Parts: sequence; C-alpha cells; structure tokens
Amino acid sequence: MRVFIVNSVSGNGRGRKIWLQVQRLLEERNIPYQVEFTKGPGHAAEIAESAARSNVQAVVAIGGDGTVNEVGNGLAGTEIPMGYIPAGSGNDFALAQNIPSDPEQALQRVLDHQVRRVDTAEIGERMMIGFAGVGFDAKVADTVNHSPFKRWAGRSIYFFGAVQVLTRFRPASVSLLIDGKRCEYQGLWLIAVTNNPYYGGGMKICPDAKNDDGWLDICCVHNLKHAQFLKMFPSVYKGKHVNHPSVTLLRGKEITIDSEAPLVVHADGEVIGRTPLSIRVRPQSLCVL
Ligand SMILES: Nc1ncnc2c1ncn2[C@@H]1O[C@H](COP(=O)(O)OP(=O)(O)OP(=O)(O)O)[C@@H](O)[C@H]1O
Repeated sequence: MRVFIVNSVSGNGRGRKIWLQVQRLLEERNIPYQVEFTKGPGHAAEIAESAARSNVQAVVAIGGDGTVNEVGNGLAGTEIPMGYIPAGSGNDFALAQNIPSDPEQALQRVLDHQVRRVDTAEIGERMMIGFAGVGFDAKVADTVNHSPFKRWAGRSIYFFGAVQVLTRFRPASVSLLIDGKRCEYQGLWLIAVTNNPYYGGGMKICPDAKNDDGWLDICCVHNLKHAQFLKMFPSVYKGKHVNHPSVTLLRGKEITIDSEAPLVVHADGEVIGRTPLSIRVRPQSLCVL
C-alpha cells in the first residue's frame, strides 16, 4: 500500500487539484492507496512517521518543499521510500531529483518504484532534506511564506521576495566552524548549506552539490555593498555567482554557525529558528523514488 500525504494549500491550492488528478489515475488503474490531508505545520511529519511504523510500500508527498521537508523528517532513517508529486511554488527538490512537474509522469515515477538513497542533514532537532540557509535567504523565505502574493506568483515570488528584503537587510558578523576549521566573516549576507544545487525556486546556489556524496556544500556571500549584491543576484540562476570574489564555496560534514546577533534559519524554505545552529550530514539516510 502507498500512502499519499497531500498538502491541499500548497501552491495556492494546486496540492488539492493535483491530488484529484492523481486519485483519478489511481482509480482508473485499480491501484490501492491511502490518502491523508495535512491540517497544518508538522502534521505531514506525524503522518509519515506513523506510516513508516506500519511498514507501507511508499509514502508520497504532494505539496511543495515544506511538505518534502516534513515527510522526509518522518521517513529519514527508515527503509520506507518517499515519492514526490510537486505541487508547491518553488519545487526545488523536484528540480534536483529530475522529478517531472507533470503529475501523471511524476506518479508514474512513483509506481516504477526505483529506490535511491539521498543524504539529509540534522539541524538541531530537525532535518533538512535539500537545503538550509542563514541570513538573507532565510529572511526571503520568511517574507515569501507570509506574502499574500505567494498564492499566485509561483516561482517568481522568490525573486520578488529577495528584492523586497534587500532594501532593509543589514549584513552580519558570523563565525563558521566546518569540521573543526574556523572561518570568520564580517559583512556576511548569507550562508547556504545544501545537498542539492537548487533552492529559492531554481537558484543554482551550490552548482556542484550532489545529494548522495556524504558532503554538505556551503555557499557564503560576504563583503558586498547592496548595489553589488543586487548586480550579482541574477547570476545565481545560472550558477555564475560562484566566480564573484565575494562568494566562497566550501564543503563539510559538520558545520556550526554562530553570529553576533541571532540570524533567521530556514530548512527547505521553512523558518525553523535562529542562530547559533549546528548541521550534521546524515549520508544516504533517506530513500526516495
Ligand atoms: N492544511 C494546512 N493549512 C495551512 N498550512 C498548512 C496545511 N498543511 C500544511 N501546511 C503548511 O503549509 C506550508 C507550506 O507548504 P509547502 O512548502 O509544501 O507549499 P508551498 O509553500 O506552496 O511550496 P514551496 O515551499 O515549494 O514554495 C508548510 O509550512 C506546511 O506545514
């Protein structure tokens, strides 16, 4: 039996519409299923955890990256694979995994049941599946998630969110410990820690990140004036920002981030707290379809 976890409100109600399409396909093909609809933050993780205990064939998330994060949190460390049918605004996990945006094709991939293992990472009590960040990008995630325009703007909302945050943002002093090696940054804009190349609705923040190599890829952006940041910003969509002298790419397995003033932290686009924080890779801990 496959359990579908549907976030009906993801992608401005796309979650609900896509589920109805998937349900019709399952019924046409006489494929047994269970479905659960999320009621609010944290619920998808609870459902996934309880499904994993009953040893189901797969748990399939229908929603955005926030839903992937929660379902992944519920399944990491088990042998139950996570399927994914994208229905959010960003869908960066789908992009990184080459999961089709067409629901019928994404469902077919679930039914094909080719299991592969991907890395996740522990952040305090929680896990990130694809990406996490501190500073500017976390502020953007927070702004976007509270924006009334998220309902209809789709992927471009992250671009507009970034422009909105930019005017008020003040870079910070941050200390980073990567596998015992310390780096200090004055005027830090952001630190992205990723398993996947993409975040923020298709920004190629860590172009070489691979989600099964046991490493976390890190991108630090520092020492830039606001106008310079704005000028560099569009280049992230093609991963060309990495050539800029204010961009430092690093890699590690265990990372601690501390800052003078607490900075907002996000995991897979959902704000989960503030610095200080520690992130530790959990190699190949999540089975995905
Ligand atoms: N019934 C519900 N009502 C309100 N919020 C919900 C409900 N179910 C889940 N949520 C919350 O919705 C939030 C957003 O979900 P998700 O990230 O999947 O969609 P999205 O924001 O549209 O997509 P993306 O992150 O790809 O931009 C998550 O924080 C999740 O916990």
